[in-house]
Amino acid sequence: MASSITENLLLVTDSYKVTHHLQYPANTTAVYSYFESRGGKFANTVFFGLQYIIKKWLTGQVITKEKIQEAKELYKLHFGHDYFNEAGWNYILEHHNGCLPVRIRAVPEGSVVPYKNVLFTVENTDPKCFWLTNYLETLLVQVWYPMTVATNSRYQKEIIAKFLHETADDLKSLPFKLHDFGFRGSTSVESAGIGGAGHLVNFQGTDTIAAICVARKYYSCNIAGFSVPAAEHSTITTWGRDGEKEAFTNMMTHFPTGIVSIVSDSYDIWNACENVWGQQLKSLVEKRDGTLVIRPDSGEPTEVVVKVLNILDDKFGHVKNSKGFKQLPPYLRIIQGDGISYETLSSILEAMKKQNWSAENIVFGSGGALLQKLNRDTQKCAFKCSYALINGKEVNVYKQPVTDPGKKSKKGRLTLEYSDGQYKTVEEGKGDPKKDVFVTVFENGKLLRDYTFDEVRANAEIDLLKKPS
Ligand SMILES: O=C1OCCC/C1=C\Nc1ccccc1
Repeated sequence: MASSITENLLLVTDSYKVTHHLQYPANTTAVYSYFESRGGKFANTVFFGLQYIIKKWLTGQVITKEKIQEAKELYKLHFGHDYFNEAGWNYILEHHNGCLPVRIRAVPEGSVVPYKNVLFTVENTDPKCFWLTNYLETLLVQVWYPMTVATNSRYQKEIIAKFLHETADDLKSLPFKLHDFGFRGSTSVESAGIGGAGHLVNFQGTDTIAAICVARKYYSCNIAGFSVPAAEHSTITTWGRDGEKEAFTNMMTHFPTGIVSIVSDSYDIWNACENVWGQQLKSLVEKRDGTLVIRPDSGEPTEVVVKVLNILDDKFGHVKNSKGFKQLPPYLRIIQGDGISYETLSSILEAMKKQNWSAENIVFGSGGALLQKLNRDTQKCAFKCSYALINGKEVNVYKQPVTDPGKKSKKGRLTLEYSDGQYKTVEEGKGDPKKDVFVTVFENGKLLRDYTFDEVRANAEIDLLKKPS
């Protein structure tokens, strides 16, 4: 029977872990491990996505006779030898009704935690299942992805908030200022959904429908993101090189109200803004009951954005907002969806500001940089054992490679304390349970805390009143 990795938890691990039950000291009865970001690109990490993994893979009777048999057969072929812990898995089937005898404690989803703090811990709840804790590492460490997308996205929210603070009347438009264009650039539909949901922790604009589905199915969110009618090159270029005006007119006719985005760089963005939008269709634009969003999609973003704004200004004029910055008429905005990343956002907004343009005038779209240009090393996410019970004796476990002090791991049972606005990880079981912010989210097959997307968003909210740095 073909391996059904899609739902057999016994197959969702690294091969070497299949042999680890034989490698712990005799009479090991507890293995306790933790997950952290050791730091990297961003000083703070938005913790997000563990609930997806727990709900999808760990809750309920995940172990069955058939899955044990399938794994046994596959691993016999894979190793050419019988290393598989059949007895161990049968024990779980018989004594725990196929539910995982494991406890997972974690910081609330959406929490923003400085690196080098413990983010969640995993331990076995049945002394016979000491080997299970780290069997789950492979799957649980994949939380690095939604977490890192949510983090990268939040740092971009802070940049945009800063420029809105400096150049716009208010920050009301912030939730829609960075739109997810990343579905096609993701490695799979599943990862687009997971990463796209990570972006939606911070924003409400997305074209990644898979993300809407993940938020709905795993975070009780009926509709986590929104979009509007928009053109792509094919719906413009199929009208022919000489048909761009007709294509634009068709868009305005089929979408006469609300926001509509029209990509305008198929041939010549300058001509499109100057002569088509700025002259031939000028009154159509001015009279329309809604907002036309012009989308350049090529050229050096800082130059193109400013040049487009200046051409549109020349044709449609501008007003000065309460901060003294220029703002296009309410029926006209632009969206820049090419070359947008954490690294390029500031330079574009800075170039606009230098020419006295408010950040109000622009929305950004980001694809590959938002959902794909990250890896587990971006935030140096790691899972390590820090405590064990061996022959009834508590052992604080750690690694401290002479070849990389940065890889030193924490010792003993850990608590994450929060006081005076600061997180602090206390090691060796010396924490104050009253200050511990961890929540037991999973135990013995049951999800004990089900975060809603609204709760996650509230936990991750940026400090809107923070003076721009
Ligand atoms: O222009 C737009 O205005 C706002 C709505 C979305 C949109 C474009 N979407 C898109 C998606 C995937 C790749 C490229 C663009």
